[in-house]
Amino acid sequence: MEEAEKLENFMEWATALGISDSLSVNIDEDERRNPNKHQTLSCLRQSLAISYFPNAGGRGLCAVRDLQKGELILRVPKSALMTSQTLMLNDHKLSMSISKFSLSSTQTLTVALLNEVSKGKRSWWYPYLTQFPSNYDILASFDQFEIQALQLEDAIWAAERALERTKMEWKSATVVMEELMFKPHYMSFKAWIWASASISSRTMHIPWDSAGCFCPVGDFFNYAAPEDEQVFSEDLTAADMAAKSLRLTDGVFEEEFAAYCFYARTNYKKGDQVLLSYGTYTNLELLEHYGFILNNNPNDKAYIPLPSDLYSLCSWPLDSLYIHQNGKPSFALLAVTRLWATPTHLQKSVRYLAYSGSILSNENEIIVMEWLSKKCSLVLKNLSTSVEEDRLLLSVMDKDFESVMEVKNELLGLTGESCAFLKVNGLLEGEINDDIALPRKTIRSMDKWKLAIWWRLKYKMMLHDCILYCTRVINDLS
Ligand SMILES: C[S@@+](CC[C@H](N)C(=O)[O-])C[C@H]1O[C@@H](n2cnc3c(N)ncnc32)[C@H](O)[C@@H]1O
Repeated sequence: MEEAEKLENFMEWATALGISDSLSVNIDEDERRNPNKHQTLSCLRQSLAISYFPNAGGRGLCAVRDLQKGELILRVPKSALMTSQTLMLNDHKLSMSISKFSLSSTQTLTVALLNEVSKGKRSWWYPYLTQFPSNYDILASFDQFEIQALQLEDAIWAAERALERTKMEWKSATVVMEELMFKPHYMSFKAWIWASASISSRTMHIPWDSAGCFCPVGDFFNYAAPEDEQVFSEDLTAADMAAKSLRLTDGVFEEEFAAYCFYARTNYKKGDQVLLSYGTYTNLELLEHYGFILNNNPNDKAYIPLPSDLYSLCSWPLDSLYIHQNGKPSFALLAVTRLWATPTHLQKSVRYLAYSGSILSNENEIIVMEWLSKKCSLVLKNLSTSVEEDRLLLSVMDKDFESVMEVKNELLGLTGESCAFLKVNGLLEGEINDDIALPRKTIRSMDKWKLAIWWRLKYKMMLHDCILYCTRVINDLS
């Protein structure tokens, strides 16, 4: 079946379930009761339409008219949400097997999803399942080469931990999958990564299951980072504030409507992509849970190694010591470094000033800026590629390679890392025919390598901007 046909079937299925972007409850009710009368009505087109945004998430939803901030734009009835509970309800064998073992809620949903997918066209959810991506780029799907390409110790550690955790969850769930007599394909670690990545990147929060729910059509919204909004006013009562904060949440399950409801997070013009805030994430967290990063992420952070005696002066959580996306040191990092740079016998007398965020003296500020700047330079110097090399690699990989030969011509001799990529992907072996198209596996690996380079480049740029910031402050104070 062609992709367009699968999408059409899915939209018909979603319409029949009462998923709707129409503000009028009456039309929905009428349509549900007399489906033949409104055969041409689709669940979308009153507020939203499916569209493609090549540089902002691929498939997503666009506004078909001007939308006002706070407006209800999509409702997905509870009966259309795919959860562990709904998957087990019509599958006695699944629910019996799950009940015999103690799996976490996420493992349960992972097994239930794989079990459902294995039914193919026999599954009631089939039209929806055809809309899931066939692969993901979350950190747990990175192989050793792709993990090492992240270069920074913290990021490598996060990727290895994600892979290890996913492996452990898979291993401890195999007994249930054996009991369910899964075919080897659905029992494999690859299938498990696919299902857990689907859960990590596509489920929405529900109060009754910590694994969340799959929300058809609602999961077509791409991500925008949340901005700090002052939504509360002193004149509002607590009840007003609760109601307002609920309504201003982009997507929330509302008991009152027995539906997942989505609200416009801002004003949109007709044709704009309508975005959802899945939460506040750094780029590394986005990569870990969703398999993408943002070029301009206001919530991104760069951590640098700090001396242990500096950590011991910090009265805030240690993860508050970072460099902002724009290169500015965080409030806590500045405050603690100012105190740390003060002679020990004077620290007590200036602690109050330092913790309130004040400059202690011009001399102290210059010492702090010089130290921070040197620290950033040292981190950059010790990484195996420079900003320029990363930029060059990304620009080379932006090309559409048609054959193995083309990739070899571009990457061989470019950097040590690019040669290693060719080697680990078996492109340097004698038997490989240079004229063949790039194997799918290599394309997938290149996509993840690209993400890793992009991530580390963004990290390096934050340190680079921090050096510029420090230099500016030093010049101003000298
Ligand atoms: C809930 S889905 C959104 C819909 C998805 N594009 C689709 O076609 O099904 C989340 C996934 O969309 C992609 N995505 C969402 N927002 C993005 C963004 N701003 N930039 C790049 N990719 C994004 C990521 O692959 C993410 O894991």
